[in-house]
Amino acid sequence: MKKIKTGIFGGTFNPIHIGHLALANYICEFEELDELWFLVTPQNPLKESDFLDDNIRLELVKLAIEGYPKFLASDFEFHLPKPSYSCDTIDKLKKAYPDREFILIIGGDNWLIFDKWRDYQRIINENEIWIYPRPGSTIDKSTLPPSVKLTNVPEIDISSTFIRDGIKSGKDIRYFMHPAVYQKIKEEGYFL
Ligand SMILES: Nc1ncnc2c1ncn2[C@@H]1O[C@H](COP(=O)(O)OP(=O)(O)OP(=O)(O)O)[C@@H](O)[C@H]1O
Ligand SMILES: O=C(O)c1ccc[n+]([C@@H]2O[C@H](COP(=O)([O-])O)[C@@H](O)[C@H]2O)c1
Repeated sequence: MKKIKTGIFGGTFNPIHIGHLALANYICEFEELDELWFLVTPQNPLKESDFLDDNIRLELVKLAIEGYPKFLASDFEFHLPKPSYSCDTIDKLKKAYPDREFILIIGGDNWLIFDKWRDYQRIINENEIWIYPRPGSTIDKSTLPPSVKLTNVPEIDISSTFIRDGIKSGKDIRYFMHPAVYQKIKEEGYFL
């Protein structure tokens, strides 16, 4: 039986913004995926931990993706040891969902430091990886291994850092987020 082609888009999502949503939407519609899962990462092994609570970040992702049938918000990594090593996550996902084929979706910024990821060579050998360009992170297509594909996602120069800084300094940056995410952030006073 044909496996369900499922993109794994792992991220800290502190918070999710329209850059994440637009690229995920593009990949689903133009790169042939059945589903894309936003896997909220409790602790990126290479990032300082000063994030909103895991469940709040997950809740914001759920608000942002509501109604689009190809997206799912996942807490799969909440139940794994921290920090969250993607090699372990993918192994466990494959065991838990044998009816699915998983494709790792990562940003150009992460691809450029991929050799810092645990077991990165094994991830490359055992999985398909799709990367997408990110402003400031130029990818040379000719250097990519056969399992790694560069997608044509349009570049949108927004980051969660920009969102956090904007909110903190009192800017009304509502159009950089899904309206429900912005409303929740304002109601709860996140990032102030
Ligand atoms: N505007 C964007 N365009 C393309 N990729 C993005 C964009 N923003 C984030 N990503 C990618 O999405 C993944 C998850 O992003 P992450 O949660 O780290 O957001 P971020 O905006 O990079 O956050 P921060 O500014 O806090 O580092 C990463 O692989 C990152 O490269
Ligand atoms: O496995 C690793 O060594 C590793 C190192 C850095 C980042 N990652 C993963 O990369 C994804 C993107 O992280 P982030 O913080 O850039 O959104 C997220 O799922 C992280 O757990 C994984």
